Amino acid sequence: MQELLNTGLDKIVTDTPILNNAFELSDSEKINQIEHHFAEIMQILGLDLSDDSLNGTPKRVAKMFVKETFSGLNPDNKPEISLFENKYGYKKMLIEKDITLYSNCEHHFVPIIGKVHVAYIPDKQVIGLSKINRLVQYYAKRPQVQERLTVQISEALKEILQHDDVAVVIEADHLCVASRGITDTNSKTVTVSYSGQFENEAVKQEFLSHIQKKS
Ligand SMILES: Nc1nc2c(ncn2[C@@H]2O[C@H](COP(=O)(O)OP(=O)(O)OP(=O)(O)O)[C@@H](O)[C@H]2O)c(=O)[nH]1
Ligand SMILES: [Zn+2]
Repeated sequence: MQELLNTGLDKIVTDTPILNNAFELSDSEKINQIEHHFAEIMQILGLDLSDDSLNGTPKRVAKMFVKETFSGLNPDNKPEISLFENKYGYKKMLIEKDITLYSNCEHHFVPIIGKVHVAYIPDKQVIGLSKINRLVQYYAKRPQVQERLTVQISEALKEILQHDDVAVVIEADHLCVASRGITDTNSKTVTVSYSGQFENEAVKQEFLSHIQKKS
């Protein structure tokens, strides 16, 4: 966070911008409304909704948006996190690497596909491993920019662990860059967040050497 706080920006915004009234609709109301509007988009594109292959698409897309692709917009879907006492006295870094990332770019609503590497140095508690993957998935299942996703994962872990010794690296392909627009299929986007002990060069390098190793 420190690098960001020193940028001179007046306000750091790490939360996804969500309207206050977003929670007035139930999931099924959202699905019904999106179905209606997506059918209109398809009709404007000239698609024949009476075709048996296209007929169910508006409902299918609406369900997918609400229950899958953008499920992380609903705070009810935030994962429960299991913490365990660090009885083992393990005080070295723990790295959960190559976490599968499927997100969507908030500018074009097309996929961001990549890997997330997360590390922390346990203090009094350790976190259930799968909960790190679940946390990544929760924030990924929103319209995103990679910078915000990186900060959100880091901030959430720091809050859960009650300390700052957390690192997050994301390497991803943005299909808005690869499949349209500039159509560059080679470039990757890498974002990093190093906090607490990970700001120390030796600790950072140890973490980087682990995530660079092919497993
Ligand atoms: N910083 C940032 N930019 C992103 C991310 N995902 C997509 N973008 C960029 O968002 C920008 C949107 O720019 P615009 O000029 O409004 O959109 P556009 O006309 O579709 O731009 P092109 O993609 O260049 O065709 C593009 O440069 C995208 O590459 C992200 O995670 N972070
Ligand atoms: Zn995009």
